[in-house]
Amino acid sequence: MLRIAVPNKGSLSGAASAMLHEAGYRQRKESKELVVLDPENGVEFFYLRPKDIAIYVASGKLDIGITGRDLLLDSGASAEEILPLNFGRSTFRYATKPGTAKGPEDFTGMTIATSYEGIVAKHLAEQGIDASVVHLDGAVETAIQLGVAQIIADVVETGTSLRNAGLEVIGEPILTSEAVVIRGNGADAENPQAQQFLRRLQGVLVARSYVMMDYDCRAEHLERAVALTPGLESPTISPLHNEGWVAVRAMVPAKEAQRIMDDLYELGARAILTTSIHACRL
Ligand SMILES: Nc1ncnc2c1ncn2[C@@H]1O[C@H](COP(=O)(O)OP(=O)(O)OP(=O)(O)O)[C@@H](O)[C@H]1O
Ligand SMILES: O=P(O)(O)OC[C@H]1O[C@H](OP(=O)(O)OP(=O)(O)O)[C@H](O)[C@@H]1O
Ligand SMILES: [Mg+2]
Repeated sequence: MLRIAVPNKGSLSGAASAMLHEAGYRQRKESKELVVLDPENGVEFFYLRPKDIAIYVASGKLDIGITGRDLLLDSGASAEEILPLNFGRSTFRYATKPGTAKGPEDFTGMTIATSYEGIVAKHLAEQGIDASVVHLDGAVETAIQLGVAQIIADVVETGTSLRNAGLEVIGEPILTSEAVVIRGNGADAENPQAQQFLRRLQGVLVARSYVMMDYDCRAEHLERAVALTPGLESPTISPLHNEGWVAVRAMVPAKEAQRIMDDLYELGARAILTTSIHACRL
């Protein structure tokens, strides 16, 4: 039985469960459930605080976890990222009141409030900056207004929280984060159950970001058409009853589908269709 940690609350929780559901796994029906067994798929899900997930996975008690890259790095746990999941994107940044500091080089002697002490302490040490770090559980923006710190280091998604607090980001982003699948450093990378789980999630990622495109084109335009739709391996080409015409089928990135359809039409292709992909194994 594969044992998997899933965020039980917060920004990553809903999207992680939705992705697992899309991959065909049973998920909890209400937020108070802490463990869900999915015997048909040979998997047991443990719903845990996102900050704790790397620690459980590093201990080897759980095989795999879904958490944020920033949370993994902050924990310092011996676990590694094995698959980025393309949701829960954020940056981790310093911010302050305008005029306080231009960047980390000005932080010497100041106090930095954060919920991510591990990341901040490491970053300051790397830059050789002698500043104090105070740990707060949340709402760190208010620490500046109340004089507990001069600088904060926090997750920035839209930037609304900073704007509302009258703060501005300073320096380069410390890191960029998204939800990731993690595995303990000591875990067996060849574990077939874990590999099947990863293939399912990769299938969801592909199904979300690609569409299937079909079109007809004249044989003499085929090479130029195929250059627009190279597919993942290579497109399927079938003869049409009408001599001199072929049908082409290829996967294309969903974001580029409309532009590709315009370009194919210009080239003389017709009956250009896209259909969504529900599931996939590459
Ligand atoms: N707007 C956001 N606020 C906080 N975390 C975010 C946001 N967008 C993405 N994330 C990511 O979610 C993870 C943090 O989730 P976590 O559940 O610990 O905090 P949270 O969403 O702020 O929830 P809460 O503070 O209510 O417990 C990190 O990986 C972070 O990068
Ligand atoms: O850039 P934004 O889109 O505004 O998102 C980032 C903010 O959201 C989170 O706070 P949350 O609402 O989780 O409250 P918390 O500080 O209590 O964790 C995070 O700590 C930032 O404050
Ligand atoms: Mg929060």
